[in-house]
Amino acid sequence: MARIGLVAHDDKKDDLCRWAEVHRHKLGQHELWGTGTTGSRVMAATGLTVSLLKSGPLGGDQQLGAMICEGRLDVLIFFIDPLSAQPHDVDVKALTRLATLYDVPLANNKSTADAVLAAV
Ligand SMILES: O=C(CO)COP(=O)(O)O
Repeated sequence: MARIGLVAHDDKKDDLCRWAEVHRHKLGQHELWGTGTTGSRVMAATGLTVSLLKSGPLGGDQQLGAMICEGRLDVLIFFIDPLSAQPHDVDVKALTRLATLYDVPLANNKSTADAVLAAV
């Protein structure tokens, strides 16, 4: 069982929910963590249980980063919106930096998330 983080920026939340619905069965075999709004949306869309952290802009991205550096997260699915500025861009960069640093598989879009989930 892998510990999987689920995060999406606002314009990508629908995409992540659709992706989670498609992969509902497989995701249900793992331990799911999510930033506040994303995790709530995924639970409502799929019926899966997602442990909720703070909302991203309120520290949820940093909580996921802490989980990564403490060895408590195995996979990060993070659907980033490349067309919108984020007020908490420093937190987004910190999270993706830690996933890179600690060699945690990081999927920023659906194709990569498909490949990563197939591998866990
Ligand atoms: O802002 C986010 C990622 O940077 C996601 O946070 P929410 O899921 O709370 O919207």
